[in-house]
Amino acid sequence: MYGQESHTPLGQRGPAVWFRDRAGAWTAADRWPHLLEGWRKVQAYVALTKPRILLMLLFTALCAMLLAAKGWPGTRLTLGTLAGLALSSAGGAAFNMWYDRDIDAVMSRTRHRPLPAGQVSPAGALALSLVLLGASVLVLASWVNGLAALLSAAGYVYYALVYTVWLKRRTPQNIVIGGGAGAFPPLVGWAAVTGQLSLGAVWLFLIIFFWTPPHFWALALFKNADYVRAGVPMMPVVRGERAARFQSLIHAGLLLAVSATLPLVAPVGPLYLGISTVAGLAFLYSVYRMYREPDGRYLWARRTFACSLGYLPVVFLAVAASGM
Ligand code: HEM
Ligand SMILES: CC(C)=CCC/C(C)=C/CC/C(C)=C/COP(=O)(O)OP(=O)(O)O
Repeated sequence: MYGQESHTPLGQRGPAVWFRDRAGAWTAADRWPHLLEGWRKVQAYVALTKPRILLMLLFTALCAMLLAAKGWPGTRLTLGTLAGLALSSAGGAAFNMWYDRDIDAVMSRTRHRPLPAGQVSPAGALALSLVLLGASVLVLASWVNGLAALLSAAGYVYYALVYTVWLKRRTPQNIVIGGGAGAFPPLVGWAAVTGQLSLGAVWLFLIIFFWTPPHFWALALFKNADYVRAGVPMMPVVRGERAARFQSLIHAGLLLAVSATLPLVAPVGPLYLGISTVAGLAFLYSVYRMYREPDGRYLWARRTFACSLGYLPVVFLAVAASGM
């Protein structure tokens, strides 16, 4: 190479090294094009796993473990369970992205995902999904226990096959029934600690189960055009906004009832009851305002979606605190 090297500005294609050629003109040469390409691929594969949702799923499992163990369940068990569950949830998300690549390409919210954007091949996404599922079963069966491995694989199957393949494009009840998939993590966490399931675990499952419809329909209301374009029969598309708003209210009411009765089936105390009641009433209020909002207005729908993202960690934190 000729000439002296200068600092490395970030160009269109990433870090470059600038040289003066023999004639004295500045020219750029990419230093790490392959490294950069590789890094972009890794980022695309990570995006296939829906990482932010994954974190919330893991958080609910961890809180269930803390309650089931009535304290810290042990570092080895905790890491093994969260690693195994992360693998199956990530695998489920990659399967969903693989199967839904056609509709993701026509929805504004999802058209930049790795498959529609052409960053990952369909075969690559499916392969990743299956490898992750296999790795999850191996990790949980060898490191935790058979029931946790079975439940985590069942969560994958529920999300991939029952929700994504079977229900999502067929019925406006897709979220109500399919929402069960995202409620599996507390079951996995509970089974990891105790080796069995109990009513307490079922109640934690039900909290996420009843939380899911208002969480999703709030978003579907203000993203309705996307689902119409993609031909996905979400509640606001098929039954109309009124039905989606009303059904959300019903589910938020059931959510409050289930969360308020957790102390009857699990060792949670007054701190939990106080926090979950305040959070539940706040969420119910938001869903009620969304219900009262006229069609075509989405201020409270947006607020309810945001509120749903705050509600779940707060309530599960209260669950975890009861176990400590
Ligand atoms: C059938 C069940 C569910 C459906 C249909 C659903 C749907 C959605 C959708 C469409 C989004 C917007 C994502 C985006 O902007 O691209 C979202 C965001 C989110 N969901 Fe759900 N969800 C479900 C269940 C869950 C569950 C069980 C959890 C966790 C326990 C969860 C956690 C989250 C989080 C943390 C976000 C915000 C993350 C982000 O902005 O990427 N969801 N959900
Ligand atoms: C225990 C275990 C393995 C659970 C895995 C379950 C899992 C990843 C649940 C998440 C549910 C979810 C975010 C659905 C998104 O709906 P969508 O896929 O219709 O949303 P999209 O339009 O954003 O793709």
